[in-house]
Formats: sequence, structure tokens, C-alpha cells
Amino acid sequence: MTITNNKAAQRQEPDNPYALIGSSQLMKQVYRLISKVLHSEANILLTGETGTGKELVARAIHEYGHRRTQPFVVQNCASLPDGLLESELFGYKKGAFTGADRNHLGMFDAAHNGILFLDEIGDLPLILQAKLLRVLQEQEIRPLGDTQYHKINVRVIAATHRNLEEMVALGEFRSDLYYRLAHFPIELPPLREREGDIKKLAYSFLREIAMRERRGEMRLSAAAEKALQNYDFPGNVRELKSMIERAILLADDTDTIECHHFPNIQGVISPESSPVHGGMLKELVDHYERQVLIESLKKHHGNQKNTAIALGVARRTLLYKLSKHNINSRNWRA
Ligand SMILES: Nc1ncnc2c1ncn2[C@@H]1O[C@H](COP(=O)(O)OP(=O)(O)OP(=O)(O)O)[C@@H](O)[C@H]1O
Repeated sequence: MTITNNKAAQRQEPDNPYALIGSSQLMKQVYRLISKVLHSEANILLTGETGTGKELVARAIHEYGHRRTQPFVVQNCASLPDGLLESELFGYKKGAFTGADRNHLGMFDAAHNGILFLDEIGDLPLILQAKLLRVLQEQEIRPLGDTQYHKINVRVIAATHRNLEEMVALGEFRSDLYYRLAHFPIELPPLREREGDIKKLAYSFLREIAMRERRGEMRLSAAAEKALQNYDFPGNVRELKSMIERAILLADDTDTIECHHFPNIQGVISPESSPVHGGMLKELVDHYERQVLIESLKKHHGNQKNTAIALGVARRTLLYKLSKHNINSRNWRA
């Protein structure tokens, strides 16, 4: 469980309000929906693939909405066994069960007057779905071992990457709970469908992480940018962020991120599979030349003469290429 209690909303950028990055039409539609629910009491259902920013949107609704000075509590419904989840959500009284040696405040009480974010709601077991429905209808809870219900005032934002409508049809999710939660649904689009946002997000993460790593200003080569545009990002924004993070660490001898700094999308940019656009061929050739040089140096334990012979080039040419690619042959000496 995490609880935050923010005092002030952050500054809103016209293009990227609510501290969310992205100004594609699809994200603008999301911002419009957010602005409609900020000051209402409606429960919200956030859907979308993993890593599309559902938790970030829930946090934004808290930070910019009228409950901003009240708690924001997060509970992941998939992370705990059923019994434990129940006592975490509703709390328990001392003596309610073996081991309950003190009163325990549940999430609903912790989120009183604020927002409870229920992540992975599709994983909530049926028995707890019934209990949650009652809480939403009556706005009251009864901790385990208690005889009395008490009133609470909690706005629930639920999120899932699963298809709840399908789960309802299969009898895996209660339809009455679904309709209560889905009063106001907001769907986060997959990153691959957000025109222009990949580049914006990539540069924003590049700036943020390069600064954290004290790397100065960094950039993406045209081919690296293209490779990102062509990639389908099954892990969405989370995946893009971790790819940039890894690329910055891999590119420790240059301030330009190239395609080969994204090892997980190498297939996408291989010469066999990649469409060659302006400027891309040179970068692909450079990339493979660099790999061949390194492999050959490794094989010959950093010996320049033997490497040059093996590659069929004059030693002078080898030296020129090593210096062009910023490769130090000493790194491979035995
Ligand atoms: N629009 C955005 N602008 C900036 N950062 C973003 C944006 N969307 C997502 N992120 C970042 O991507 C990562 C994943 O986001 P988040 O946890 O909100 O996704 P999620 O949809 O809740 O994922 P899951 O379904 O796996 O729980 C986080 O580091 C978040 O800060």
C-alpha cells in the first residue's frame, strides 16, 4: 500500500496537462475526459494495456481534483492472497482471527475523504467483488471481527488491463459491480497508436535520465528515432522508459543513442527486415562495422595487426576505423 497526501497541484502545461506527456489526438481525448471527472464524485474505471499510464492518470485525478489535500491510497488486487487482501481492504479488529493481536486499519479507512486506487481490479475474487459492491452502494464498511458497520467517504478509481466486459460475459466478474465502477470509463490508448508521442516521451525520458546520470545533453540518431517509431511497444510507456534507461547506460562513450543501443528491437532494424529510409542505411552500415570490429578485436585479443589481417584491411585503415568508432583495442588485450 502507498499513501500520498499532496498539498498543491503542479503547474499545468497546455500541451501536457496533469504532468502527463503526450499531445496526440488520442491523449487529448484522455485529457478532456480527465477534466470532466476532476471535480465530480463518480467512480472511474481506467482500462488499457499494461504500462499505458493508468496509475499516473489516477494520480493526476487526485493531484488536480478537489480531493487533492486528502489521501491517495493504492492497492493492487492481484498482489495478495484472497484472505490477506480482504483484511488489507477492510481492516480487522484485535482477536478477529489467530494472530490478530491489534486493531488494523483497512485501506478504505486509510483513504477516508480521499481516493482509493484499486489496481488490477479484474483479479478481485468474486467474494470480494460482492463486498466491494456493498461498500460502493452504502459507503460503509465492517472490519473483520467487528459487529458494526461504519461510514466512510471514499472515491474509488479502479484499473485493469483485462477485458471486464468479456469477464462479465464469462461470469468471472459481477455485472452489477462492473456497471457501478464503469460509470465513467477512461481508456488509455496503446503507445503505438499515439501519433507523435513516442518521440516526445523518448526525449522527455532521455532528458530526465541523462540528467540523473550526469550525462549532459543526449540525442537520438535519426535511425534510432525511426526504429522506435516502427516498434510496437507491447509494454507501452513503461517499456519505452526502460529502453531509454538501458540505452543511456549502453551508450557510455557517446551522447547519441543509436539503434544498437536498443538490443530488444534489433530485429526491427536488421537490414533484412528494415525499410531503408533517408540516412538509415549509413547508420546501419556503421552499426554493423562497429560490431564486426569489436568481434574481431575480441577474437584476436586486441592485437591490431592480426585483426587487420583477418579483416583484410591495412593497419592504417583499421586504426582510422577504430578511432572513428571510438573503440580502444587495449580493452580486448589478453
Ligand atoms: N503519459 C505519460 N507521461 C509520462 N510518463 C508516463 C506516461 N504514461 C506512463 N508513464 C510512465 O510509464 C510507467 C508506467 O505507467 P503506469 O504504472 O501508470 O502504467 P499502468 O497502465 O498503471 O501499468 P500496469 O497496467 O502495468 O499497472 C510509469 O513509470 C509512468 O510514470
